[in-house]
Amino acid sequence: MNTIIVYTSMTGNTELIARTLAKQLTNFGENVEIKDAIDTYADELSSFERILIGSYTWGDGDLPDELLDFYDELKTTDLSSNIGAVFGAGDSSYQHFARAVDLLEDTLTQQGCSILQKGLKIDQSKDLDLQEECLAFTLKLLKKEN
Ligand SMILES: Cc1cc2nc3c(=O)[nH]c(=O)nc-3n(C[C@H](O)[C@H](O)[C@H](O)COP(=O)(O)O)c2cc1C
Repeated sequence: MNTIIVYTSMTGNTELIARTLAKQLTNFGENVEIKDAIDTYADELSSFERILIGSYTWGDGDLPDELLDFYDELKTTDLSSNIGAVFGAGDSSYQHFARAVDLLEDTLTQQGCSILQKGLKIDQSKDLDLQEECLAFTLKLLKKEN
């Protein structure tokens, strides 16, 4: 199945999640294209069956400014032929932990995308094993979990 991973990342944490997911999916034989949201038009998504969108959370539970063009396009894109999921880095010391993940998930749902699983939120304030967190997410995407 063809997958596109579109992410936005300021300090590299969400990019690392994106790259880890891409590597894991590729290791399972999936075709994966990975792109920064700033270089992506939402109408590119229609050529991919599976879409994964990643963003960190900014401000007071907000989407980052550099995602807004892509996000606006997303809100007018028909995603009823797509399956997908969302991921992102955040910090649970903020009131709205990784809220960008929820905002994006809601938008994908509104645009008709079938959400494969609950979004992956990586908490920067915790000492998590990124590979493990991502692998659990990847296995669920591929329906390989036990
Ligand atoms: C000004 C500012 C506001 C932030 N607001 C939030 C927030 O509301 N919720 C949250 O979970 N994290 C928030 N964060 C934390 C970032 O989302 C976190 O550091 C994340 O790992 C950055 O991801 P990136 O490395 O992909 O850019 C904020 C960080 C900064 C500097």
